[in-house]
Amino acid sequence: MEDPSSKNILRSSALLQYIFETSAYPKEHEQLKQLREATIQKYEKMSVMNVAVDEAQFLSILLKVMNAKKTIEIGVFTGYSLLATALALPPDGKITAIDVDRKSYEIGLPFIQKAGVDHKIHFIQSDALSALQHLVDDKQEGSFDYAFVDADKDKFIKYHELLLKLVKKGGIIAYDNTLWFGTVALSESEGSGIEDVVWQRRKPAIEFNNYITNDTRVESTLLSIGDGVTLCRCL
Ligand SMILES: C[S@@+](CC[C@H](N)C(=O)[O-])C[C@H]1O[C@@H](n2cnc3c(N)ncnc32)[C@H](O)[C@@H]1O
Repeated sequence: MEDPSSKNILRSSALLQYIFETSAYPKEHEQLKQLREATIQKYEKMSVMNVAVDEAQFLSILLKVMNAKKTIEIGVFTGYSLLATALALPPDGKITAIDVDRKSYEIGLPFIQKAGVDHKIHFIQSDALSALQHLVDDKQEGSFDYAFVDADKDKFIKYHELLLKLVKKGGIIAYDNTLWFGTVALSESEGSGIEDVVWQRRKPAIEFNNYITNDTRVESTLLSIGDGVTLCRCL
């Protein structure tokens, strides 16, 4: 890996800079920019948790093409992907946004409010598995158009099983970080020099990718944007 501190899968920093400076940043919504900058100021290195700007723009176009109205977000942090989703949904769109941590969400909330889309968000402070199970118990099966999953990677398979109940046929489930800093392509012996916290999560990412490849209930593709995004279309 050339730059383990970079969560973007594109290994040419010149090309990455080109994409960001000529395409992504010029079209970034002002409140997304301010939220991103506030996150960097508050969280410094941890701000890498926000999804990449070009990835958010791609998902935003996808949501509009789909005419998505009712969505789920698992893993909010300061809300970069959440605000991008809220901006992409129609005025009566609704996002059920789940995170165990409310404090980070509150850092991003003023920018979501300034963008005028906070009315679309129902934030639930909870462990995602129990919140999803609650939606199933609440008879919301098959009612969501789209889900974006960006929380604890070792639970992706469990999230997938619950989301298959909640997202309608033809709907999309998007999973973030499925190339996990590029480590999924490395062998067991190539981990030296990679931070423990990164290396430990490589295995669940590989297991999840294999699980999706063998899952005949979804059509899927693994995109090399951001840190890798897997799109599943529910059949
Ligand atoms: C990578 S960040 C999400 C970044 C966000 N999508 C963005 O673009 O800013 C992951 C988030 O998942 C949350 N999280 C981790 N485990 C969770 C769980 N079991 N249930 C709910 N949220 C969880 C963390 O609190 C953290 O805010």
